[in-house]
Amino acid sequence: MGYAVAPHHSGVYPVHVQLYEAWKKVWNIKITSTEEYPHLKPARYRRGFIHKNIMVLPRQTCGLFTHTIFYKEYPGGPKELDKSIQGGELFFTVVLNPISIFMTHLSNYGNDRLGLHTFVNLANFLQTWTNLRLQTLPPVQLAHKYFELFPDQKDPLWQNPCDDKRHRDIWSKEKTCDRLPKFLVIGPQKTGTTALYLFLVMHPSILSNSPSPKTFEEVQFFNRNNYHRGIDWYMDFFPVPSNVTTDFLFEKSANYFHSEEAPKRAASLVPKAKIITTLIDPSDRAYSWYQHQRSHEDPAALKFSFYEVISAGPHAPWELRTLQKRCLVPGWYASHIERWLMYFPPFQLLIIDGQQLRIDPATVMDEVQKFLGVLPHYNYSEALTFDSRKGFWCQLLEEGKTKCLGKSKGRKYPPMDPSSRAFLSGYYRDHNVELSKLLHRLGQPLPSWLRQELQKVR
Ligand SMILES: Nc1ncnc2c1ncn2[C@@H]1O[C@H](COP(=O)(O)OS(=O)(=O)O)[C@@H](OP(=O)(O)O)[C@H]1O
Repeated sequence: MGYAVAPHHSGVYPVHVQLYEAWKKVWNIKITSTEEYPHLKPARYRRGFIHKNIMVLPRQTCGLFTHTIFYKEYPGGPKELDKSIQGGELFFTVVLNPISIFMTHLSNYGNDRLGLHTFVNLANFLQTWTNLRLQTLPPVQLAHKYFELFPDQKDPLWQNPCDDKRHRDIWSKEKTCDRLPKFLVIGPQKTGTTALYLFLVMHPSILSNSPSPKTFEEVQFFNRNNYHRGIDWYMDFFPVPSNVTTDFLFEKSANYFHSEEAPKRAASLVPKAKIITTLIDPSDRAYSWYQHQRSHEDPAALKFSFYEVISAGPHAPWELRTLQKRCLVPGWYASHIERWLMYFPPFQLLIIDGQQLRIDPATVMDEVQKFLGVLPHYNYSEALTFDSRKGFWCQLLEEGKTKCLGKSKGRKYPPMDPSSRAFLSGYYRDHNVELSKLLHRLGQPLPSWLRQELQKVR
């Protein structure tokens, strides 16, 4: 039938990857169910999800457990069970859920046959007192029906298993929740995030993830499909901290900033994490991003000039429109930050002026340390030096040597042409006004580039 039930819920949620793999490989299981996602109570919030092509349906509780085998010994007396069936909790569970899934123990069908008593009476009562037409389907069809009805539930939303005692208890003894970040550097791209990353890992108490073979220092978990690999995959990128209180694990993925999914997913897994974003003039960001695409030999970026990309109209070729969107949308700063603020309180968010990070990183890093509450205080004025050959601030090594970012950061390219600059000033005007209002509301100073742009509006 392709349906499996895991003993004592273990491994279905929070997900135990090996179980899903064995189900698929050995028994070709397609469906299971759990009471635990996202949480045992209240039952009406239980949802389904699909993980590794296995459909997990939310399961309801009927009041029969291993210790409730005999009618006469039902906790609180048999009347309690009959009450639940006849208009009480069990009745409402079925009335309020379009699809109800129950699992009861074999013992409830043996002995006193309490399972049969419960469900036969429940069906009779429903048929007598409601107009509901009860239907049943085999598991595979039922699961398809479920996700047809609730397509938005297909994507799971992972939570920290240690935030819930039941989840922690049914997870695995070998696993720890200490390998999760205390803060995230979310981008946007081309605003100096790699420099920030380099400076952060210089701090003795700050530890980053290990590199990914595909996306280098970035894990890119919350924004796209890596999320579906599950939290074990994510946690494996992080070291086990030697001291959970004083060590600060973090990751930076510059695509998180404008991702629709990332704030919600991050808030679900690491709700207490601090969030750091760096902003530069969105026009400069767009231009730097375009240059980045050209040096990665993106065919559309090589084919079209910057002005053609930013000014392309609705009837422009698809490749040009796609490139334009990717180039311009991350610069809608206020909208993206508002989305993060839907899920994280303002005191967990730090907005860094990327221009200041570039010219005066030590001051910015002092601010970052204060925001994170990380100790000991690290003296970046001594640890960083301006490298005139690179034209940027770099890490100072022994004997006056420097460790700077590679060629792909701080590229040499011609300045932006005036017509593109004028076009983008207009394009980002409203977004920048919104950003100034947002910063005002948060009680944060306006970066100098934003003040200059706002002067153009007057
Ligand atoms: N110290 C230091 N060293 C090198 N580069 C620095 C530094 N501080 C800020 N910047 C600016 O960072 C820009 C690259 O930004 P990101 O690291 O966020 O780019 S990426 O999204 O990770 O590709 C990069 O953009 P480009 O100048 O367009 O290459 C730099 O201007």
